[in-house]
Amino acid sequence: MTLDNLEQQFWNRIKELAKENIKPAAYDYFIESANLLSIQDNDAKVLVPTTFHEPFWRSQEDLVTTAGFEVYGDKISYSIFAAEKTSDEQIAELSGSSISEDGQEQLKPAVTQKEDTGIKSDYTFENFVQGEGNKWTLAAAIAASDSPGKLYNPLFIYGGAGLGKTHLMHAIGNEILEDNPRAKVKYVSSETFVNDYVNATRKNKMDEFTKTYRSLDLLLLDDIQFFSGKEGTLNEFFSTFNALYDKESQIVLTSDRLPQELNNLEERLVSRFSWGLTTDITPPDYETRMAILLNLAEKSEIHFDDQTLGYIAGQIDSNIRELEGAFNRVEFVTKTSGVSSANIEIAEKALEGLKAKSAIATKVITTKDIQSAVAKHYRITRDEIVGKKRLKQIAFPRQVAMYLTRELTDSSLPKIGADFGGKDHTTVMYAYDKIKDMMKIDADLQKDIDTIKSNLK
Ligand SMILES: Nc1ncnc2c1ncn2[C@@H]1O[C@H](COP(=O)(O)OP(=O)(O)OP(=O)(O)O)[C@@H](O)[C@H]1O
Repeated sequence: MTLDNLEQQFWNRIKELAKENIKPAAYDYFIESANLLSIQDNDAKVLVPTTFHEPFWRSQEDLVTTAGFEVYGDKISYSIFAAEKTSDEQIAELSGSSISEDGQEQLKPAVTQKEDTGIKSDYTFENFVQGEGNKWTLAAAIAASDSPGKLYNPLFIYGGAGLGKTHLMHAIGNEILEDNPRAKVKYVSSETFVNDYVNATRKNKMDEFTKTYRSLDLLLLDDIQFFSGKEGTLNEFFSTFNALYDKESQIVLTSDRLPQELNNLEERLVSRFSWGLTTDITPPDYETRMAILLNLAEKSEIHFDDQTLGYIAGQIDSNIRELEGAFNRVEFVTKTSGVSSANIEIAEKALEGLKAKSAIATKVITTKDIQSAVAKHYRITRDEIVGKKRLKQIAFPRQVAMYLTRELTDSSLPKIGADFGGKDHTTVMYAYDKIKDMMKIDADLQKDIDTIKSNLK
């Protein structure tokens, strides 16, 4: 029974939602005992132990629908199977696997490999739109994936937020894995690298850490500006870098600035970065933005004419993530208006909040400002936001505030956790992902967040 990345996310989300909404005893009995076998044709196959568990699961449509929209952006139905009445062959079939003659389960191909690597299979060179601002970096990325470790090592990509650095890293990983599925590939954010290192030292597992990182054929390390000032991690990274470089493993690094501008990064490391190629991505021109929007429109159920796409492209000019967000927002508002074609009026309405957003981009906003603004909006106190109460009317605004802090400040996840009364960084990451995903399908939440942002002016 092997789930792919999205299936796993979907199932984790169901469990999280269930934990929030169902009493602990019922959760343990009904939810923990169930398994997701697979999702086929938008239908989730859920395996429960006995027929007694079935009625409970039948009443959980809301959980499944919410998780479906959050993770897949689509309606996911579900079918329930009681293990006591389902044969091993049926279970294998429902898992998308088959049982071979020797009785071994044959797993779905490929997916597990990518899971360990951290590589997202939907970020490829094929769906990366080439434009003036990224063409050299795209060329370098393709060359690095074609001759890993040989041509541009390390490849150092820098540029502003949301311009496709991470996308290109995954594309390199996908390409290398396609050529050699056994290649040892790892994509990590620098935050994860730091956390892995800290955990390894804490739990006396440095051997494992070293073995994992130094045996790689391809290391993709994202957002290394996060390393600044972290001495222990930097030393370890220095050794990892040297070990990989010496055995001609490809190293790809990204940052929001040039290596020389990375404060507190030792000279010996910065000079190593320049052994390979340093290349930048600059904001997309109008044609590139239109091409990206046209690709998105092609996949949408909603019809977008060129004028509407042109309008969206005119609103967002410096961040492709925001451009995609604007598109999703217009698509969502069109759908909820009950029409099948987007138009400029709808787009204007959907993107109203963006003006407020760009106005605050120039002002320095502190975590405290955000906590106060969110508290005011939801009519609770700032102390409650940074406190420990788990009541929904407090926990949800807290998650909104964590999301905004990650969006609007430079604070790292652990720092945000600390500023929210000593929460773990995983709690912050969870809150951020949750709110980000909810915003794609919840117009009211989008509105609330836009209002809070404009109050931060
Ligand atoms: N040229 C492009 N063609 C298609 N999609 C793109 C392109 N550039 C960026 N994107 C999309 O924009 C979104 C943001 O890109 P990505 O996460 O790679 O940015 P980033 O530069 O790593 O940002 P950050 O520094 O904030 O992490 C992704 O969904 C990515 O697929």
